[in-house]
Amino acid sequence: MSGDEWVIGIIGGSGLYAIDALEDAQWIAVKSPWGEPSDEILCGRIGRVQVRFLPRHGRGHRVLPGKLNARANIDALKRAGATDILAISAVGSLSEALPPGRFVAVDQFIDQTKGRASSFFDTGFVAHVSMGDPVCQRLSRFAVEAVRAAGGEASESATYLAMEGPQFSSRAESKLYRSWGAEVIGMTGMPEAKLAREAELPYALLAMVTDWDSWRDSAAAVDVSEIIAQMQANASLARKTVEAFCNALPATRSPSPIDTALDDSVITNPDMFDPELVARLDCVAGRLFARADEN
Ligand SMILES: CSC[C@H]1O[C@H](OP(=O)(O)O)[C@H](O)[C@@H]1O
Ligand SMILES: Nc1ncnc2[nH]cnc12
Repeated sequence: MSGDEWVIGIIGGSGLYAIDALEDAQWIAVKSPWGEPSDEILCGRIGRVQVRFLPRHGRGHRVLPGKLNARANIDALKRAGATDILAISAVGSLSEALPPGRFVAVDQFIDQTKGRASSFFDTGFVAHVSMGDPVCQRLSRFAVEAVRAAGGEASESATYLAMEGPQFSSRAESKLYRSWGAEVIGMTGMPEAKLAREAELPYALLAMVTDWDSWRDSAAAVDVSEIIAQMQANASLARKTVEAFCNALPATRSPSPIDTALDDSVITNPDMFDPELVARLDCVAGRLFARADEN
C-alpha cells in the first residue's frame, strides 16, 4: 500500500457488528502485544477504500464497556493497516437539541471512566500527547456529510461524557453532567479516543442518539429495551453512512498533523527507554524508533 492511501478503521458500536457492503471481506485474527482485541477484524474494501472493521463489543456483544481492551483494539487496527479511525457509538442525549435518531460528530470529551488502562505509555517511555482537540476535524466533517448523503440528520458537534457503567446514570448524575455542559453520554468513547491519539491515528466519533438519558423528570428513566429499539431503527442509516463516508473520501490521503502526534510529546531520554515497553510499542510508536535507529 502506498503512503497516500486511506485505510479506514471502523469501530462498530452497539448494534453494528458487521458491514455487509464490504467487498472481498474476510475476518482476520490480529495478534496484539496489548492482549486480546474484542474480536477478529473484518478486512475488505468499499469501492477503492480499504476498510478494517472491528465490532467494539465483539460479535454477539460479549464484552462489557469497562472490560474492553481498548489498547489491544487500537493497536490491532493500526497493525491491520488502519491510517484513520471512524468510531460509531450509541449514546444517550443530555440536550434538547439532540433527539433520539439524530447522529452527531463528537468534538469534546469529559472522561469519568474509572480504572481503565488509558495509556500505551508507562515507566521507561513517558509521552504526553495533546487532547485539547481530541478528534480529527477532517474525518468528522466527512462523517457528518456522509450521514446527510445517506438521508439522515447529523449535528456537527457535541461534548461526550464517558461514564464507567455498565449501569445507566441516576437522575441526579444525568442532571449534573448536563450542568457541566455534556450533551451526549456513553460508556466507550474514553479511553478509546486518547489511545488513538497516542497511536497517531486520526479519530472521529460518530454518535447515534438512542435515548434521552434520565434527566427529564416527567419521562421514564432510560432502559436498554428503548435503546435497542432505537439502535435497530438507526442501524440501516449507520451502514449507509459508512458506505457514503468511504465513497466520498478524496482519492489520495494528504497527511494529518495527528500522524505525527508523538513528535515533541516524548519526554524520556532515549538512553532510559525500557526495551520491553519499546518492543510492545512497535506498532503504536514504531515510527519514532525507526527514526532513532537511522540516527
Ligand atoms: C446498549 S446500551 C449501552 C452501551 O451502548 C454504548 O455502546 P457503544 O458506545 O459501543 O455503541 C454505550 O457506550 C454502552 O456500552
Ligand atoms: N443513556 C445512556 N447512557 C450511557 N450509555 C448509553 N448508550 C446509549 N444510551 C446511553
